[in-house]
Amino acid sequence: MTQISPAQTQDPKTGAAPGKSAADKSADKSLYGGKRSRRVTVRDIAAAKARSDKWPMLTAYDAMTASVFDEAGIPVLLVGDSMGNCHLGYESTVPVTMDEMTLLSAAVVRGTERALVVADLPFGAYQEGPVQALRNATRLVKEAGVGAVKLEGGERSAEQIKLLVDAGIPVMAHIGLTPQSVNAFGGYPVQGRGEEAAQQLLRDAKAVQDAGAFSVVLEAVPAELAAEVTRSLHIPTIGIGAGLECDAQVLVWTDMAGMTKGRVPRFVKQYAQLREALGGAAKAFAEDVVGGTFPAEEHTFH
Ligand SMILES: Nc1nc(=O)c2c([nH]1)NC[C@@H]1CN(c3ccc(C(=O)N[C@@H](CCC(=O)O)C(=O)O)cc3)CN21
Ligand SMILES: CC(C)C(=O)C(=O)O
Ligand SMILES: [Mg+2]
Repeated sequence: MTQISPAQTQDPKTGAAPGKSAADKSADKSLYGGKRSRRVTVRDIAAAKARSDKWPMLTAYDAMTASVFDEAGIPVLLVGDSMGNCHLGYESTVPVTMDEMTLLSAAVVRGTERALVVADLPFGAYQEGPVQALRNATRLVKEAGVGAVKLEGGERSAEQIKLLVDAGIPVMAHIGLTPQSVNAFGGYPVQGRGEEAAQQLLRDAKAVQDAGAFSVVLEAVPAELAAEVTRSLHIPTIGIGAGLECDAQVLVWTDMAGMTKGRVPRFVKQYAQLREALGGAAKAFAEDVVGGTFPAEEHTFH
């Protein structure tokens, strides 16, 4: 894979990110927009929180798309179990298997040079307990080559997180709306509303930090509560539907790029309309074939 130099997005003389003064040498260390010749590590993530730097994360499910985001400088890519509904045609994330996660995670690692690749542990791969969690996380590290794993749950998953971290596997936690519990939630409702639910979310956040998680996803929680969690933790919070004050933001790539079929959650901003663009390309090709204008002379061998 060709390494695209980040120089295009930087001042060529100083190497500083655009909009920042040449004196701001910390730009070199930024997770996004800085110089980077090696893969992002969990130490870089910790340093970003210390500098109050904000950073972006996207999902990826294949090598081709992952290489686009890697070249765009996205520092952390999540092989989300959202592959279930976004990539594999399931109704939800619940049916996703370890075999599917391992295959697609390996592809994302192969497609990237600089991003930290994090893989979700799918539903059923860690609920039995810490030993099962370690067996499956180890598989993702050894067979797919990911740098970290993510699992859902706060206090309820703390023992799993501890064992993985003790074994040397960095863990990203995920609290608030945990989509693998869709059947228990009866949908995807906002979490942490009301005093009792807010206190539980704060306990969950502390529990995953104490267990050794290097970061925590906050999904679908009120912005004020997410801000309080962000202030009270020394590990970065990664928001999705959790307001502006999280340390990082994540979106499902197909939502962000306008590729998802049907409606997307309210917290999504669409930065492109890829579904329309790709469908248009397919239709234009079909029209040319049916109308006899493709292949033209320049596409033809003699
Ligand atoms: N394409 C996609 N995007 C995601 O963000 C995503 C997935 N898939 N699959 C796994 C989970 C499921 N997620 C979801 C799915 C739906 C809503 C949703 O529709 N929420 C309602 C709010 C409901 C309420 O207020 O109670 C919304 O209007 O956004 C939220 C998160 C987030 N994750
Ligand atoms: C939405 C993110 C956090 C996720 O868990 C996924 O894509 O599976
Ligand atoms: Mg997930």
